[in-house]
Amino acid sequence: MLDDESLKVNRQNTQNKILLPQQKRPKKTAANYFVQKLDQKPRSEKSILEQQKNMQKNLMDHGFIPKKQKKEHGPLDPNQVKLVNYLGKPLHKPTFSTPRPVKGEVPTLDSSAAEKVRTVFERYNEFEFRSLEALEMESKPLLNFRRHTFLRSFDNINHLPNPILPEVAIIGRSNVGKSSLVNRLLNSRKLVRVSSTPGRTQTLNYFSVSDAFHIVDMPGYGYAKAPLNMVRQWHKLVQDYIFCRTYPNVKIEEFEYYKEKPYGPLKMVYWLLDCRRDSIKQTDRRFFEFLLKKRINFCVVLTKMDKIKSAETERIVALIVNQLYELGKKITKVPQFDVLRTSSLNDTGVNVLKYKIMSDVGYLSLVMGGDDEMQLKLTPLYLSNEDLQKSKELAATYRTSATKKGEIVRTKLEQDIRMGQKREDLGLVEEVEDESPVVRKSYKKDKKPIKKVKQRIGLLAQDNPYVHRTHFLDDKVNRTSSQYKSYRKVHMFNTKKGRNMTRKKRKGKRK
Ligand SMILES: Nc1nc2c(ncn2[C@@H]2O[C@H](COP(=O)(O)OP(=O)(O)OP(=O)(O)O)[C@@H](O)[C@H]2O)c(=O)[nH]1
Ligand SMILES: [Mg+2]
Repeated sequence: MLDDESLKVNRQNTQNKILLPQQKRPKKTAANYFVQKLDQKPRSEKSILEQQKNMQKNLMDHGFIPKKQKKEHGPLDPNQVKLVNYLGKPLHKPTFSTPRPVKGEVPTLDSSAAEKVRTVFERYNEFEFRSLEALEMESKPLLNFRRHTFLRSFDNINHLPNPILPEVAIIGRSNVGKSSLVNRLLNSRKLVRVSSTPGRTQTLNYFSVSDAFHIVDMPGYGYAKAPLNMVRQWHKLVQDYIFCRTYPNVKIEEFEYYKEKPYGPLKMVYWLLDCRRDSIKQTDRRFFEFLLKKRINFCVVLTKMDKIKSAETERIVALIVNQLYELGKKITKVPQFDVLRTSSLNDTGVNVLKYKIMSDVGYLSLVMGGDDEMQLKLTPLYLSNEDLQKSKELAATYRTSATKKGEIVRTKLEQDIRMGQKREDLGLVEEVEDESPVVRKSYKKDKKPIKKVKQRIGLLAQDNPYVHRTHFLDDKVNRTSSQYKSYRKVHMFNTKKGRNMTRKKRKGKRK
């Protein structure tokens, strides 16, 4: 039994125990939490990785995450390597070891390109020189343009395919006939969409031809029936594409100090011009300057030649060449470019363009030569150096002779070259005695209604969200009558006259 006293002592002890200075629990603050974490042993990286893997496995097994397939960028085909070696210089450091992710298939080759050329060229050795007409009649060019596939369309430069094969691009104002020309080149009618509304093509469309090279159809610049932002995006896309594919690894800002020749996969830009235009538009001028300043290989292709009378062709071509030459002189001393004429309705000039493409891409060397007669010289690539040099000299003579030709014409029509002044204003149409006037009847018809409402259209275009001009189009622009009709609807609601007109129309209908 315990005494009362002893009980008291016990109680006191227990009370003392309680009163003893205890180890206080740390308060729940953020600082304390981290101090605790620091005291703990750090988890090893392995265990963390294992845990993550297990988590992913579980998720994949239960179908929360789609199972990934490993992408393998295997080594190149031996044929592809051969081609790259064969083409040599122009392909600059194709990135084989660490390729960019390729969307779309990389074409494979059936046989090496060199052998192909050799076997086919046995037929061509007999005639070295041939006129343009003879080439027109030639039914079988070296490469089979019918053997083509649509690779992909791109709206971003970063996703473009690896520079394994050489490329060729087709560019021009919208509605100039780029897509129809690609269709004719590839011998198909409905491969590429064609329409009369400008701004149909909106992406870079890659086609591989004969597994030997790519043709790229591009959106046009200038007027287009699309929102302004989109048109600007296309414009940037086109310019960036052309620059980065001729000089990969060179920044635009540093280009001034860069003196070497183009080395990228883009071998040639075919710049299309509508041959019916007797003066070159400002957008065309800017693009021309861009091509010259960046030292890009380009070739002028006049389209829709079927719309001109055959008697007028020579004069109109000379006119355009003259204007371009004068423009180019301001930027480089001797501007050099070849001029081809095509029509995708008649197929005139399409065959010659095929040969030009083949030569630009590197399958044969082709020279436009001769003083008066335009001739083409076909030379296979394995010719001796002497012959190649001869052909180069020929090319030089052609270029100078072409400019001389232009100068002869210029003496007749001196004032014509001045930019910004129209032929009619200068009275140049009367000066030409022998030939019929340049401005044809059909062209006049298109112009008539525009002259009356030119200014109104300019104002209306600013308000209409669906009709825009690119930032280049600050100058006055002639529009066709069909374009005018679309503006007219807006015009009806914006003016008193217009409203009255619509009322009268409605009344008439009611009666
Ligand atoms: N008469 C004639 N008309 C042509 C020729 N080439 C194209 N066209 C017409 O011109 C219009 C425009 O052709 P597209 O090939 O769509 O022009 P585009 O340059 O691709 O135009 P965008 O894709 O909008 O930039 C179509 O109505 C064609 O029928 C040609 O050689 N002769
Ligand atoms: Mg197009």
